[in-house]
Amino acid sequence: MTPAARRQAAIEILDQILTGEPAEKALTAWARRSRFAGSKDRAAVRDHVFDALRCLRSYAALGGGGGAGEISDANTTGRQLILGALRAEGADIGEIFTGVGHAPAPLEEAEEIAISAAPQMQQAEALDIPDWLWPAFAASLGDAAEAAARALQQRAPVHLRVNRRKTDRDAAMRALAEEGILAETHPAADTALSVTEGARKLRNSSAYLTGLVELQDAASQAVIEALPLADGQRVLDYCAGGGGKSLAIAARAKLAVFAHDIARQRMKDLPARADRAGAAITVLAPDDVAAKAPFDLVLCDAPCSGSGSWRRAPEGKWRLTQARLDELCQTQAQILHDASQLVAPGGTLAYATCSMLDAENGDQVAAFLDRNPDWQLQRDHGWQVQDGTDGFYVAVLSHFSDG
Ligand SMILES: C[S@@+](CC[C@H](N)C(=O)[O-])C[C@H]1O[C@@H](n2cnc3c(N)ncnc32)[C@H](O)[C@@H]1O
Repeated sequence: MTPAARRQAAIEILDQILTGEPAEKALTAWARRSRFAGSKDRAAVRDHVFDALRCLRSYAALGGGGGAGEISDANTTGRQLILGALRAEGADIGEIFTGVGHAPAPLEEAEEIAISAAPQMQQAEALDIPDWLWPAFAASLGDAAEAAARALQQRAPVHLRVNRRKTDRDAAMRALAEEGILAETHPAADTALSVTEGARKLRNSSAYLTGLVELQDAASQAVIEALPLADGQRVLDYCAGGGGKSLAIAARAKLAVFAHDIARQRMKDLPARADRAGAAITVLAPDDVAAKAPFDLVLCDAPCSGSGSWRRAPEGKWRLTQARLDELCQTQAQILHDASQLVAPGGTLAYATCSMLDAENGDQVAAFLDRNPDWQLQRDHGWQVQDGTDGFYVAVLSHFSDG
């Protein structure tokens, strides 16, 4: 495919996403009906689509449209988004919008006029945050709000966790380098690597397939480093999902690790991942978790807005609403309550989110502590996107025990 044809494919896929289709579904459907597209074409089209989703508002404005920051804004088109992207890149629009072959059609006069001047953007629009969210985002991040929003406009780095059960950081870096994947250490966690070259080769590399490394953001790893884990403990990953945190926990010490999730099917790949990592993890059905309690430590990696990982999943930024955020906060409070019942007297409850919003982090923990005077905060910490990781939060709470 020519560069222009890739942009046209991105326009068509974005138009579908703007009607409400999930991005992954729209991309998969396009790949199926476009057998002529090679792997480099597919990767380039995907990058165009995700770049536009990260910068939906500012690219729409640059492309002659604009809205309040809703993904299904009827005024926004894929064509505007790609026009906006080209303007943001400083690329020559006339070279892409030629109408030749599979290229986008040449600009119409109205489009020429719409993009002839620099748009006047409000702060939230220029920073690609929905209007309704900007006050809470700005209040949560304070002086760092603009830098964080700008970081969310960029692609996410590729981070790896070195599996200490099988190797160490230097040996893992050498093994990756032999397969053309270059990585450097990341300061956020002792196990973290940041891939600088060859990321697309990773999933087929033997370093990955033999469990020397796992794909995991450095802040996600740092959350696990913050937990007071010691040999012999029984540990429950209460919101295990795909099991990324369970695996990182299992690599930290000689533990009995249990994984639980309300949606059991989310853990379906965990046994195979654990095998590859050389870890033993017991997957519990929701009905069995109480019978296995108490646990020395329970981690709740709670469902959240995902605001810290909107670089990877940018649709989330536009699909979130105040009502959905309120609902998530209620779920988080319920999870904290339910999980606290599973902790042994004197044990530890850890609460984590991949969010940077106070409502889901410090406020949530403060409300739990207010309701539960037998718990105290040991430490909490937040990571922010502008510092080179996903945005994350962890609070480690300990239970007072009379015994
Ligand atoms: C942020 S994800 C977990 C990601 C996972 N820990 C990882 O590292 O890959 C949150 C998970 O919480 C689960 N969940 C939602 N409500 C829950 C509840 N009430 N009890 C337990 N799990 C719940 C969701 O199904 C989802 O898999």
